[in-house]
Amino acid sequence: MIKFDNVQMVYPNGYVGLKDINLEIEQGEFVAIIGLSGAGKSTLIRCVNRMHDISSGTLMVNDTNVGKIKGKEIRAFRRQIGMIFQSFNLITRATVLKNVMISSVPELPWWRRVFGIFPEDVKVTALESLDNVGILDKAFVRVDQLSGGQQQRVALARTLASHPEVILADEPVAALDPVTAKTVMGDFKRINKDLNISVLINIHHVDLALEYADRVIGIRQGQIVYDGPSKDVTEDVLSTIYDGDKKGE
Ligand SMILES: Nc1ncnc2c1ncn2[C@@H]1O[C@H](COP(=O)(O)OP(=O)(O)OP(=O)(O)O)[C@@H](O)[C@H]1O
Repeated sequence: MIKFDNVQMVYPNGYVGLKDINLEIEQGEFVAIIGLSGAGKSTLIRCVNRMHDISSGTLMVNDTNVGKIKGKEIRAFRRQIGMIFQSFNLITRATVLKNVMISSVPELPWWRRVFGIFPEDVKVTALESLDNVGILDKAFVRVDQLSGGQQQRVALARTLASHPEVILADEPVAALDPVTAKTVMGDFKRINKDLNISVLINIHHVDLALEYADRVIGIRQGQIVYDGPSKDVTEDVLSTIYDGDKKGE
């Protein structure tokens, strides 16, 4: 479970990124976070894996008090949490398989990673992860020869290989065409349901959020202004999330 208790996040320059966040996400939920550009969507998900430090309140991920962990504990904690970015963050000159294997075993000696010598079980896990997202046939292809959608699937497979309990995705389909975006959202959904991995996605496409996520969290100026089932997101809810700033002008 992910639990925010009165969380505030203030950037070093004094800008308040998150205010009074209270939130509980059960294991296995598929949650889309929507809101205007600059509302605080990235800030929220980046607090979950401690890419950002919270300033006050408590943030728990299962038994981990995220604000309290330090150094090595943070690195160990992050391994339970997959992170997917809009830009894929892959090594484009390496093969798909090598990309998945390298990041799934950060504790392996450096020379194994440099020379690409991986234990058999690591290879099997990587191949299974590629199979899970439907790109097993691309295992030996260099990443720079793949389409954007295929690269995002490699990023997803790389995350799966470390058996995360939670996947955070920051605008994972923003760089993809509408058809490919749906395919990738479908991958997230399948992984969420089949493997019971919690998925938190920041997304600008409201239609995709409503189609694929079970729950929607709407953020405006660092605060939650809607939290409920996707099916209950009405025009009124959307105007609270997206037009609220205009009303105050
Ligand atoms: N390092 C920083 N220092 C100060 N303010 C920041 C910093 N990073 C982000 N912000 C501010 O925090 C607010 C929330 O940013 P965040 O990136 O979370 O928004 P977002 O909803 O994800 O936007 P987008 O959809 O454009 O990615 C913005 O107003 C942004 O300018």
